[in-house]
Amino acid sequence: MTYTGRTLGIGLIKGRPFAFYLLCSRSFPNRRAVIRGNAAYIINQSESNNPYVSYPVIRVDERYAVVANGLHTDFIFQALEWEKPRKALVHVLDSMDYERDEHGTPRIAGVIERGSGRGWLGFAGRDGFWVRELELREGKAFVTATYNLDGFIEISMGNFHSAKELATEILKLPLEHKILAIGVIEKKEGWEVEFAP
Ligand SMILES: NC(=O)c1ncn([C@@H]2O[C@H](COP(=O)(O)O)[C@@H](O)[C@H]2O)c1NC=O
Repeated sequence: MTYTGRTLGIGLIKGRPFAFYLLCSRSFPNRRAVIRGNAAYIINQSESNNPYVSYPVIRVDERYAVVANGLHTDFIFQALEWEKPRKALVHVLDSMDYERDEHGTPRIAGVIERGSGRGWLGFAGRDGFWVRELELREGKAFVTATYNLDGFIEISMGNFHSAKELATEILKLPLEHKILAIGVIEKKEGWEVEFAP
């Protein structure tokens, strides 16, 4: 099995855009997810002064859903008030850059849009930087991660009907040190956001 660290994806199911976040962690396994209003947060529950392990992980509004592995979630979400997703990802990921920890952990992010088959992924690492606008494909997800995944890959998704089922399915991926997953899926109005387990 591979250790990908923080892992996220965007895709399409029955014509509805979805996104997910899979928290894998060797060093900080004692974490939980909290959903509050239009946001989801990762909360580290052990004593630490590492600045990267508690953060807003998802933000949604009537148009966009943003998923990311750090504080940049909020900055990308705010930039979407005046910029298109590609520019928002470029500007925020470029200015915040990779994390100044012992691994130079990359910042990764995804954006999906209600009523759209387009999605966006971004990556700011010590040795590379990219942002991609993607045509989402039915029943598939484009996935990127902090470690051991070159660029992004496309995976096939099983059938799921809700954000909870999506999160539960993501937890079955054959990856190391899985802690929790969060799913976001378009609903009639707005977005559904749920985590598992
Ligand atoms: N977002 C996160 O949940 C997160 N968890 C851990 N990190 C960073 O990555 C380093 C390595 O963590 P790990 O061994 O759990 O993969 C940590 O020291 C921390 O600086 C994170 N930063 C980015 O992914």
